[in-house]
Amino acid sequence: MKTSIIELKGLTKTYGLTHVVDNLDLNIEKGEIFGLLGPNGAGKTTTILMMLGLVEPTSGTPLISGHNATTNPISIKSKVGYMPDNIGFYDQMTGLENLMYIGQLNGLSRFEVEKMAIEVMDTVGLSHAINMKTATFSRGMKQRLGLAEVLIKQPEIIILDEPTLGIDPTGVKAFLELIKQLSHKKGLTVLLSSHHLNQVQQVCDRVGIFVKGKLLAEGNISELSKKLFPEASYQIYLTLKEPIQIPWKDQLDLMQLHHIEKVTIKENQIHIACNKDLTPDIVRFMATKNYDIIGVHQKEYGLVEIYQKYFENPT
Ligand SMILES: Nc1ncnc2c1ncn2[C@@H]1O[C@H](COP(=O)(O)OP(=O)(O)OP(=O)(O)O)[C@@H](O)[C@H]1O
Repeated sequence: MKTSIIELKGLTKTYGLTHVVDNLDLNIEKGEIFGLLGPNGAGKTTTILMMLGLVEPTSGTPLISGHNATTNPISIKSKVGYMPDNIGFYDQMTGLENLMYIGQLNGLSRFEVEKMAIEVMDTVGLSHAINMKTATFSRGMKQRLGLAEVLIKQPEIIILDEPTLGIDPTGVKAFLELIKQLSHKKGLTVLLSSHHLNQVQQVCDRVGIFVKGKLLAEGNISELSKKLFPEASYQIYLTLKEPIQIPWKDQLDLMQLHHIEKVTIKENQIHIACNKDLTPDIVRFMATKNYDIIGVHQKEYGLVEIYQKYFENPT
C-alpha cells in the first residue's frame, strides 16, 4: 500500500489581499521524486517554507511524515533536508570540515561525524575533494557538497530548490542521475522545485504545475498528456517508399480500425492521430495492403508541450 509522506491539506498563505498559496491539496508518496513546476512568483518557495515549518500558513495543514510542520517544526527538522538555491559554505574550511561542522550542528557526535562525512562525500562523488578548501570548488562541486550537507542529516525527505542552477549540461546530467539513484537505493522522497522542464522530465516520477498559488494539474507525464491532449494522445507517423495518391483508396478501410481520430497524408508520409496506441495494427494493415514502410515513429507530448498548453489556455 502506498503511504503519503507529504500531505498538504487546504494549504493557504495570504499576504495582504493576495493568496500566494491558495487552498493547496497535495499528497506525495514515500520514495517518490516529485517535481514542483511553475513560473516566478507562483508560490513554490512559500509552499516549501510552510512544509519546513518556517512560514505559518494562513489556513490549512502541512503534514510531513505524519507531523504538523506548523505546530511541530522541530520534529520536521530531523526528517527533511532542504537545499536552497543559494548555498553558502565556509570558504576557508575544506569540504570535509564543512560537512563535519553541519553534521555536529545536527547532533552527530565527534566520533561518528567524521566517518559519516567521509561516506557521504563518497556518495556524492566528492571523495577526491575531501581536503580541498571549498573556496576552490566549482559550482557543480558546491551543489554536490550542498547535497552532502542535506544527506548527512539522514533525512527521509529532501527538498531541492533549483538544484542545477549554473551547472554545465554534463554536471546537470550527473547530478540528476545521483538524485535518482539516491531516491531508488535509499527510498528517499525528493521534492524538486524547478523551472527547467527537461530536467524535471528526466528525473521526476510525477509533477505538479503551480501557477498563481494554485496547483493546476498533477500527475505523471503520460497522465498529464492524456488529460491535455485527449483528442489525440498518440500521433503515429509512417513513411512509405512511394508517395500516396490522393484521395487515398484505402483510407476508409484504415478508419475501420477503431480509435483513429484523423489521417493526414503528405506525399509519402501518413500522420495518424489516435486515442489508443494502434501502431502494430496500422503497420499490419499497411503490410496486408502491400505498402512498403520505410519508417514508423510516434510523437509523444512532453513536459514542454504540457506546460505551454497550461499557459496558453489556463482554465
Ligand atoms: N514575506 C512576504 N511578504 C509579502 N509577499 C511575499 C512574501 N514572500 C513571498 N511573497 C510573494 O509571494 C509570491 C510567491 O512567492 P514565492 O517566492 O513563493 O514564489 P516562487 O514560485 O518560489 O517564485 P521563484 O520561482 O521566483 O522563486 C510572490 O509574489 C512574492 O512576492
